[in-house]
Amino acid sequence: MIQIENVSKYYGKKPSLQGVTLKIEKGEVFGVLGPNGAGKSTLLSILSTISKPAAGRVEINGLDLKKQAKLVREQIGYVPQDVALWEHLTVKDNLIFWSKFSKQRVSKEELYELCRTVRLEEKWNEKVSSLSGGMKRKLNIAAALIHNPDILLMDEPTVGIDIQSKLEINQYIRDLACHGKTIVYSTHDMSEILSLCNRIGVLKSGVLQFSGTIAEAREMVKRKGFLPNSDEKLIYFLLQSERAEKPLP
Ligand SMILES: Nc1ncnc2c1ncn2[C@@H]1O[C@H](COP(=O)(O)OP(=O)(O)OP(=O)(O)O)[C@@H](O)[C@H]1O
Repeated sequence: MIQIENVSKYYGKKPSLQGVTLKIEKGEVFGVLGPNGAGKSTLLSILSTISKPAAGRVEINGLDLKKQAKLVREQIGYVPQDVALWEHLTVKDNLIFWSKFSKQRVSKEELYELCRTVRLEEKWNEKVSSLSGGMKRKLNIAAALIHNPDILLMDEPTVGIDIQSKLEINQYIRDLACHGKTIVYSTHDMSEILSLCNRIGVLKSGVLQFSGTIAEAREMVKRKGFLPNSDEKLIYFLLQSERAEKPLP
Protein backbone atom coordinates (compact mmCIF):
# COMPACT_ATOMS: atom_id res chain seq x y z
CA MET A 1 0.00 0.00 0.00
CA ILE A 2 1.21 3.50 -0.82
CA GLN A 3 0.25 6.43 1.36
CA ILE A 4 1.17 9.90 0.11
CA GLU A 5 0.51 12.79 2.49
CA ASN A 6 0.74 16.42 1.56
CA VAL A 7 3.73 15.93 -0.76
CA SER A 8 5.23 18.96 -2.47
CA LYS A 9 8.23 19.38 -4.71
CA TYR A 10 9.84 22.49 -6.18
CA TYR A 11 12.30 23.10 -8.98
CA GLY A 12 13.70 26.47 -7.95
CA LYS A 13 10.66 28.45 -6.85
CA LYS A 14 8.35 26.68 -9.27
CA PRO A 15 6.20 23.95 -7.70
CA SER A 16 5.96 20.71 -9.66
CA LEU A 17 3.83 19.04 -6.96
CA GLN A 18 1.68 20.85 -4.44
CA GLY A 19 0.24 19.15 -1.34
CA VAL A 20 -0.57 15.84 -3.00
CA THR A 21 -2.42 13.40 -0.73
CA LEU A 22 -3.26 9.99 -2.10
CA LYS A 23 -3.69 6.38 -1.05
CA ILE A 24 -3.04 3.46 -3.42
CA GLU A 25 -4.13 0.01 -2.28
CA LYS A 26 -2.37 -3.32 -2.78
CA GLY A 27 -3.25 -5.06 -6.07
CA GLU A 28 -4.53 -1.86 -7.63
CA VAL A 29 -3.59 -0.52 -11.07
CA PHE A 30 -3.59 3.20 -10.37
CA GLY A 31 -3.46 5.48 -13.40
CA VAL A 32 -1.74 8.85 -13.11
CA LEU A 33 -3.06 11.30 -15.66
CA GLY A 34 -2.36 14.87 -16.54
CA PRO A 35 -1.24 17.16 -19.33
CA ASN A 36 2.46 17.72 -20.13
CA GLY A 37 4.26 19.19 -17.14
CA ALA A 38 1.47 18.25 -14.69
CA GLY A 39 3.88 16.49 -12.30
CA LYS A 40 3.32 12.80 -13.16
CA SER A 41 7.00 11.93 -13.60
CA THR A 42 7.88 14.00 -10.52
CA LEU A 43 5.43 11.97 -8.44
CA LEU A 44 6.75 8.67 -9.77
CA SER A 45 10.36 9.69 -9.26
CA ILE A 46 9.56 10.57 -5.62
CA LEU A 47 7.88 7.19 -5.09
CA SER A 48 10.90 5.49 -6.66
CA THR A 49 13.19 7.34 -4.15
CA ILE A 50 15.09 8.95 -7.06
CA SER A 51 14.02 12.43 -6.06
CA LYS A 52 13.12 13.78 -2.64
CA PRO A 53 9.99 15.73 -1.76
CA ALA A 54 10.41 19.22 -0.29
CA ALA A 55 7.56 18.56 2.11
CA GLY A 56 5.15 15.83 3.09
CA ARG A 57 5.40 12.16 3.88
CA VAL A 58 5.30 8.95 1.87
CA GLU A 59 4.79 5.50 3.32
CA ILE A 60 5.28 2.40 1.19
CA ASN A 61 4.13 -0.90 2.68
CA GLY A 62 4.43 0.68 6.12
CA LEU A 63 7.97 1.97 5.47
CA ASP A 64 8.81 5.66 5.73
CA LEU A 65 10.27 6.66 2.35
CA LYS A 66 12.54 9.29 3.89
CA LYS A 67 13.93 7.24 6.77
CA GLN A 68 13.87 3.77 5.17
CA ALA A 69 14.65 4.49 1.52
CA LYS A 70 16.93 1.45 1.19
CA LEU A 71 14.22 -0.94 2.38
CA VAL A 72 11.64 0.84 0.21
CA ARG A 73 13.85 0.22 -2.85
CA GLU A 74 13.59 -3.52 -2.26
CA GLN A 75 9.80 -3.24 -2.51
CA ILE A 76 9.61 -1.23 -5.72
CA GLY A 77 10.43 -1.64 -9.38
CA TYR A 78 10.69 1.49 -11.49
CA VAL A 79 10.18 1.69 -15.25
CA PRO A 80 11.40 5.14 -16.29
CA GLN A 81 10.03 7.06 -19.25
CA ASP A 82 13.33 6.65 -21.10
CA VAL A 83 14.50 3.11 -21.74
CA ALA A 84 17.42 2.37 -19.40
CA LEU A 85 19.36 -0.43 -21.08
CA TRP A 86 22.86 -1.15 -22.32
CA GLU A 87 22.50 -1.11 -26.11
CA HIS A 88 25.76 -2.98 -26.82
CA LEU A 89 24.92 -5.84 -24.44
CA THR A 90 22.62 -8.76 -25.15
CA VAL A 91 19.19 -9.16 -23.55
CA LYS A 92 20.68 -11.81 -21.27
CA ASP A 93 23.64 -9.62 -20.21
CA ASN A 94 21.36 -6.65 -19.57
CA LEU A 95 19.24 -8.75 -17.22
CA ILE A 96 22.38 -10.15 -15.56
CA PHE A 97 23.68 -6.59 -15.14
CA TRP A 98 20.48 -5.35 -13.49
CA SER A 99 20.21 -8.50 -11.35
CA LYS A 100 23.46 -7.50 -9.61
CA PHE A 101 21.50 -4.74 -7.86
CA SER A 102 19.09 -7.25 -6.38
CA LYS A 103 19.61 -8.20 -2.74
CA GLN A 104 18.77 -11.82 -3.36
CA ARG A 105 20.70 -13.91 -5.89
CA VAL A 106 18.79 -14.34 -9.14
CA SER A 107 19.78 -17.34 -11.29
CA LYS A 108 20.19 -17.26 -15.07
CA GLU A 109 17.21 -19.64 -15.29
CA GLU A 110 15.03 -17.17 -13.37
CA LEU A 111 16.15 -14.34 -15.66
CA TYR A 112 15.32 -16.46 -18.70
CA GLU A 113 11.87 -17.16 -17.24
CA LEU A 114 11.33 -13.43 -16.75
CA CYS A 115 12.40 -12.90 -20.36
CA ARG A 116 9.88 -15.54 -21.41
CA THR A 117 7.03 -13.84 -19.52
CA VAL A 118 7.56 -10.67 -21.55
CA ARG A 119 7.90 -12.86 -24.67
CA LEU A 120 11.49 -11.97 -25.46
CA GLU A 121 13.02 -15.41 -25.05
CA GLU A 122 13.88 -15.60 -28.75
CA LYS A 123 15.97 -12.45 -28.30
CA TRP A 124 17.88 -13.80 -25.26
CA ASN A 125 21.24 -13.72 -27.05
CA GLU A 126 20.54 -10.68 -29.25
CA LYS A 127 22.06 -7.28 -28.66
CA VAL A 128 19.61 -4.65 -27.35
CA SER A 129 20.62 -2.36 -30.24
CA SER A 130 18.94 -4.83 -32.62
CA LEU A 131 15.60 -4.83 -30.76
CA SER A 132 12.55 -2.80 -31.77
CA GLY A 133 11.25 0.01 -29.54
CA GLY A 134 8.47 -2.21 -28.17
CA MET A 135 10.90 -5.02 -27.36
CA LYS A 136 13.15 -2.59 -25.51
CA ARG A 137 10.16 -1.36 -23.50
CA LYS A 138 9.30 -4.96 -22.58
CA LEU A 139 12.90 -5.62 -21.53
CA ASN A 140 12.84 -2.42 -19.48
CA ILE A 141 9.80 -3.77 -17.64
CA ALA A 142 11.47 -7.16 -17.14
CA ALA A 143 14.54 -5.43 -15.68
CA ALA A 144 12.34 -3.60 -13.16
CA LEU A 145 10.84 -6.93 -12.06
CA ILE A 146 14.07 -8.87 -11.45
CA HIS A 147 13.93 -8.49 -7.65
CA ASN A 148 10.24 -9.44 -7.62
CA PRO A 149 9.05 -6.09 -6.21
CA ASP A 150 5.66 -5.69 -4.61
CA ILE A 151 5.07 -2.35 -6.31
CA LEU A 152 5.74 -1.41 -9.92
CA LEU A 153 6.02 2.26 -10.88
CA MET A 154 5.66 2.76 -14.62
CA ASP A 155 6.22 6.11 -16.30
CA GLU A 156 4.53 6.00 -19.72
CA PRO A 157 5.86 2.48 -20.40
CA THR A 158 4.08 2.01 -23.72
CA VAL A 159 4.77 5.36 -25.34
CA GLY A 160 5.61 5.12 -29.05
CA ILE A 161 5.13 1.39 -29.41
CA ASP A 162 2.92 -0.66 -31.71
CA ILE A 163 -0.58 -1.81 -30.74
CA GLN A 164 0.41 -5.48 -30.49
CA SER A 165 3.24 -4.80 -27.99
CA LYS A 166 1.03 -2.35 -26.12
CA LEU A 167 -1.72 -4.95 -25.72
CA GLU A 168 0.83 -7.54 -24.59
CA ILE A 169 2.31 -5.18 -22.02
CA ASN A 170 -1.18 -4.23 -20.81
CA GLN A 171 -2.12 -7.89 -20.43
CA TYR A 172 1.09 -8.51 -18.52
CA ILE A 173 0.31 -5.60 -16.19
CA ARG A 174 -3.18 -7.02 -15.54
CA ASP A 175 -1.63 -10.40 -14.70
CA LEU A 176 0.80 -8.74 -12.28
CA ALA A 177 -2.07 -6.95 -10.52
CA CYS A 178 -4.02 -10.25 -10.34
CA HIS A 179 -1.00 -11.69 -8.54
CA GLY A 180 -1.22 -8.92 -5.94
CA LYS A 181 1.30 -6.44 -7.33
CA THR A 182 0.44 -2.79 -7.01
CA ILE A 183 0.95 -0.81 -10.21
CA VAL A 184 1.24 2.95 -10.52
CA TYR A 185 0.99 3.78 -14.20
CA SER A 186 1.33 7.12 -15.89
CA THR A 187 0.06 7.50 -19.43
CA HIS A 188 -1.51 9.88 -21.92
CA ASP A 189 -3.41 7.04 -23.56
CA MET A 190 -7.12 7.14 -22.69
CA SER A 191 -7.86 3.60 -23.87
CA GLU A 192 -5.11 2.26 -21.61
CA ILE A 193 -6.52 4.15 -18.66
CA LEU A 194 -10.00 2.84 -19.28
CA SER A 195 -8.99 -0.75 -19.87
CA LEU A 196 -6.28 -1.07 -17.24
CA CYS A 197 -6.83 1.13 -14.23
CA ASN A 198 -9.00 0.47 -11.18
CA ARG A 199 -8.62 4.06 -10.08
CA ILE A 200 -7.10 7.21 -11.50
CA GLY A 201 -5.49 10.37 -10.17
CA VAL A 202 -5.61 13.55 -12.25
CA LEU A 203 -2.79 16.04 -11.80
CA LYS A 204 -2.80 19.59 -13.11
CA SER A 205 0.02 22.03 -12.47
CA GLY A 206 1.21 19.76 -9.64
CA VAL A 207 -2.16 19.72 -7.89
CA LEU A 208 -4.18 16.53 -7.56
CA GLN A 209 -7.57 17.49 -8.95
CA PHE A 210 -9.28 14.15 -8.63
CA SER A 211 -8.64 10.63 -7.40
CA GLY A 212 -11.08 7.76 -7.57
CA THR A 213 -12.77 5.33 -9.92
CA ILE A 214 -14.14 6.20 -13.35
CA ALA A 215 -17.65 5.85 -11.86
CA GLU A 216 -16.74 8.41 -9.16
CA ALA A 217 -15.29 10.71 -11.83
CA ARG A 218 -18.57 10.45 -13.72
CA GLU A 219 -20.48 11.47 -10.57
CA MET A 220 -18.13 14.39 -9.94
CA VAL A 221 -18.46 15.88 -13.42
CA LYS A 222 -22.23 15.34 -13.30
CA ARG A 223 -22.33 17.50 -10.16
CA LYS A 224 -20.49 20.16 -12.18
CA GLY A 225 -23.25 19.97 -14.78
CA PHE A 226 -21.31 18.06 -17.45
CA LEU A 227 -22.83 14.90 -18.88
CA PRO A 228 -20.21 13.13 -21.01
CA ASN A 229 -21.63 10.59 -23.44
CA SER A 230 -18.49 8.43 -23.33
CA ASP A 231 -15.70 7.63 -20.87
CA GLU A 232 -13.20 9.14 -23.34
CA LYS A 233 -15.09 12.46 -23.14
CA LEU A 234 -15.18 12.15 -19.34
CA ILE A 235 -11.40 11.84 -19.19
CA TYR A 236 -11.01 14.61 -21.72
CA PHE A 237 -13.16 16.81 -19.46
CA LEU A 238 -11.07 15.91 -16.39
CA LEU A 239 -7.91 16.88 -18.24
CA GLN A 240 -9.24 20.05 -19.81
CA SER A 241 -11.44 21.59 -17.12
CA GLU A 242 -8.73 23.72 -15.50
CA ARG A 243 -7.81 25.25 -18.84
CA ALA A 244 -11.49 25.94 -19.48
CA GLU A 245 -11.86 27.68 -16.12
CA LYS A 246 -8.79 29.91 -16.60
CA PRO A 247 -9.06 33.01 -18.81
CA LEU A 248 -6.39 33.34 -21.49
CA PRO A 249 -3.54 35.68 -20.47
N1 LIG B 1 14.85 18.54 -13.50
C1 LIG B 1 13.99 19.54 -13.59
N2 LIG B 1 14.38 20.81 -13.48
C2 LIG B 1 13.50 21.85 -13.54
N3 LIG B 1 12.18 21.68 -13.71
C3 LIG B 1 11.73 20.43 -13.82
C4 LIG B 1 12.59 19.28 -13.77
N4 LIG B 1 11.83 18.17 -13.89
C5 LIG B 1 10.57 18.58 -14.04
N5 LIG B 1 10.50 19.93 -13.99
C6 LIG B 1 9.27 20.75 -14.07
O1 LIG B 1 8.31 20.21 -13.16
C7 LIG B 1 7.03 20.21 -13.75
C8 LIG B 1 6.45 18.81 -13.75
O2 LIG B 1 7.22 18.02 -14.66
P1 LIG B 1 6.96 16.46 -14.86
O3 LIG B 1 8.04 15.94 -15.75
O4 LIG B 1 6.78 15.82 -13.56
O5 LIG B 1 5.56 16.48 -15.65
P2 LIG B 1 4.81 15.31 -16.40
O6 LIG B 1 3.38 15.39 -15.98
O7 LIG B 1 5.49 14.01 -16.20
O8 LIG B 1 4.92 15.76 -17.92
P3 LIG B 1 4.98 14.89 -19.29
O9 LIG B 1 3.60 14.38 -19.53
O10 LIG B 1 5.38 15.93 -20.30
O11 LIG B 1 6.00 13.81 -19.13
C9 LIG B 1 7.17 20.83 -15.14
O12 LIG B 1 6.84 22.19 -15.07
C10 LIG B 1 8.63 20.65 -15.46
O13 LIG B 1 9.09 21.68 -16.31
